Amino acid sequence: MIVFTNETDTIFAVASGAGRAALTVLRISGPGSGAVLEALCRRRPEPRVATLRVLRGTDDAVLDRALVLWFPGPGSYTGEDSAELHLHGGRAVLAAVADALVTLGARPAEPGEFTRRAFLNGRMDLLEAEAVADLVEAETAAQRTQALRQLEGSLGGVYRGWTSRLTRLLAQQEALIDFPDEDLPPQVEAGIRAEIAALAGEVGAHLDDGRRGERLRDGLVFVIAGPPNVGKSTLINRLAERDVAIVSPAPGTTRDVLETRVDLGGVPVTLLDTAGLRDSADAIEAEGVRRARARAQAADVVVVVQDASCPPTAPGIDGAQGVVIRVANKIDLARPVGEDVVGISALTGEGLDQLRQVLCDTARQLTQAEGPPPLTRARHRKALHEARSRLQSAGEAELPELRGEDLRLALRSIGRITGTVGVEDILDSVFGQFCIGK
Ligand SMILES: Nc1nc2c(ncn2[C@@H]2O[C@H](COP(=O)(O)OP(=O)(O)OP(=O)(O)O)[C@@H](O)[C@H]2O)c(=O)[nH]1
Ligand SMILES: [K+]
Ligand SMILES: [Mg+2]
Repeated sequence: MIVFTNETDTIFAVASGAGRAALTVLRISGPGSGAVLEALCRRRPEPRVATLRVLRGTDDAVLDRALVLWFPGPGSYTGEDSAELHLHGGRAVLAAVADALVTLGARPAEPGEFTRRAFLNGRMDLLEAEAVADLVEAETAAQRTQALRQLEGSLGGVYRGWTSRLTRLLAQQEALIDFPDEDLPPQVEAGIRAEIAALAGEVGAHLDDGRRGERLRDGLVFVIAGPPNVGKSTLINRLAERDVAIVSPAPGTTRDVLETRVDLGGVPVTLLDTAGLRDSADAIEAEGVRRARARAQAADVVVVVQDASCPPTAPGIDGAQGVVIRVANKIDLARPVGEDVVGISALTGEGLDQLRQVLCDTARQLTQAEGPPPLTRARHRKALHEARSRLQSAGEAELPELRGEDLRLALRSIGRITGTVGVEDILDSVFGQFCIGK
């Protein structure tokens, strides 16, 4: 019994966690939402008032007693008529209600389809839509803070500012082209060039952020590296507060790279334990050492561990891209030497608080959750690089027409970030990463 057919489907999905639970929130959105609600509850509740209703199938059988919310568009999350059913969280209830919805003409939503409709209906820009996904994915306080700031429009505000300045510039540039022989004061041309240079500088500074926004969103990688038997595995077990790695007095115990997730100062960090760095005739150990070196070189932070009771050896991690933190372990056997070394005993726990503090401070410095809003995705970075190079070429252009074209393309690149222009081709990839029901 289809109660409605229209060009835009009415969709539904579980918006809360699936599986047995006290409650399951089922979300509905689309032009048929009102009709579906009337078919299920016999009467549409007052808008935005949580109302207890008996839900009935098309055969009049009772499906559930649920709290129902009706959100008439456009003042809803998706910008279209939508509803929420707060059901008893059992599989049988959910299956019965889902069957009823399909019979009534609704269909299961695609991943991210609710937020995609919110974007297409102008309820949020593409950055805010991405922030919704980041908020759902956030594992730590700093990630949540960054996602909320982006959801509140802080990052979008930066790009909207540039967009309006570029739009003004383009208008001035067009005037130069349309009225060439007007004796426009020479400072108009100079003013345009100065503003182009200022915008290029601001975009460059925004790009030159050490990838702090992306790093916070993706999480940092800290690698524990150093010669065999210095206590690397004992240290990761201490920091992870669980037995991640095997500890033994035999050098060459750890072969594979072992990973664990820790929260350092609100920043999600993947902490790696690695094989002791040495030349080895044992092919398996040698492969472990190769992997250790490769991960250490690519890491955001390398914790180089030495044994305070032995003369330090060169760890052989040349070309490490990240921050290096030097640790002298086993200070229960000998006092550490050297200024910039953190002395600890992973066995007794001495010095561990100080090391944790150093690690947290480093993680926060690399992600700087405060400060101006950072870009947070590779697609932002790509579009900004395009915009900056267009601005630079506009600044060098002699012909007003060429300068105008470069400014137009710079405007387009920035518009792609907030989603105001030319984003049809990326919507699937942006919203495909969302979970169902979002
Ligand atoms: N006295 C003392 N012994 C320690 C300390 N930390 C680790 N050890 C001991 O040193 C030995 C090696 O510890 P591991 O954690 O396996 O060292 P590792 O660097 O992971 O060794 P490989 O995986 O073989 O490279 C074990 O017997 C540990 O108990 C420490 O702070 N003080
Ligand atoms: K060992
Ligand atoms: Mg080990």
